[in-house]
Amino acid sequence: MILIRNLRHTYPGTRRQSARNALRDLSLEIPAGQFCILSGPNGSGKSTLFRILCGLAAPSSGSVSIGGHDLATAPERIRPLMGVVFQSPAVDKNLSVQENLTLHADLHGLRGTAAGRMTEALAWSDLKDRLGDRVETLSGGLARQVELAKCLMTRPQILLLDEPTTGLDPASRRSFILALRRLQRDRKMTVLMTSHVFSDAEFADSVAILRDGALMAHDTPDRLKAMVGTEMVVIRPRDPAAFATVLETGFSRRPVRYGDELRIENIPPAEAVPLIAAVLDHHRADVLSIGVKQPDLEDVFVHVTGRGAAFAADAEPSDSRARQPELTA
Ligand SMILES: Nc1ncnc2c1ncn2[C@@H]1O[C@H](COP(=O)(O)OP(=O)(O)OP(=O)(O)O)[C@@H](O)[C@H]1O
Repeated sequence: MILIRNLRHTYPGTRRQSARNALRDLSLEIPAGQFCILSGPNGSGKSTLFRILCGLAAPSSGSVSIGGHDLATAPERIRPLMGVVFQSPAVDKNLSVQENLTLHADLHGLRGTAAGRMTEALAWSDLKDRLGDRVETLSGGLARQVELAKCLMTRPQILLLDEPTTGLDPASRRSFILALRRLQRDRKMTVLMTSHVFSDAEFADSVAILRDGALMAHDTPDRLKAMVGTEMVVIRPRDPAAFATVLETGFSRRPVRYGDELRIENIPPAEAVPLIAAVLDHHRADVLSIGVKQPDLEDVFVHVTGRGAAFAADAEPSDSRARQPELTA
């Protein structure tokens, strides 16, 4: 279990920059054996939290308990339980897969058991035929698998991963996450993974969303989606600001703005199509497209943080968006 209580972290100010509160009274509980995805816009505090959990930074106040041990007073009890996959590569790309894993085994005093541990750490991966290949000759997806395999050599009960799917194409990302999810279930590991990619989050037991260092929501993907309702109407008007006023004054609907889109969330299913028809009847020329969609986690993110556009830009389009073509006016 990972238990975070009232965590605060302030980066001290300098002559050129004022102090920054990166984490504000953050409390979060990830039960043993659960897979939690931590997301949030840029600057919301994910990396700061990650660094604290890894023991690379000390919080300004609050407490963290991992596997029943206090991080401040008993870090040496936590380290053997934990594996960390950092965003930047931590394997030597000039060495082969096998050499990297052997080196890691040596560093952790696993010399006698290295071969068995290596077979076990690679069992889930696509690397079994690539042991002798230098890491620099592997695809991005396979190189990420080496990072994870390396980490698995020590049989961690708790795994922290910092945006491990960044830079992978959608197919490699999906196969990495599915493999990780299978491993996590088989080994009953507790996993906390930061991710910018909404499709990753669909596979998690829970998703925690940070904004400005505070926890805005933490729940199962389904319960988070229920926050936004079963359906929403999405409109792309020629002039979003002006059309938001039209919706409020003419239709008594207060939209949420998301980039060029206006979204009317939580709309009862029976009201969505009549609303679309009425909007098109009266304002067809002002509307580029209009449609109804079922909320996905990207919509939850927009709802919770109120600023999804920049965050969503590097995410692949969500499945539901692709499945549900909008009506074009
Ligand atoms: N070394 C530092 N010194 C001062 N302020 C910092 C430092 N590192 C981060 N911050 C500030 O702390 C806040 C949280 O940053 P953090 O990097 O933890 O967010 P993040 O969610 O990981 O962002 P991103 O998604 O862009 O990586 C931001 O306001 C950031 O500017």
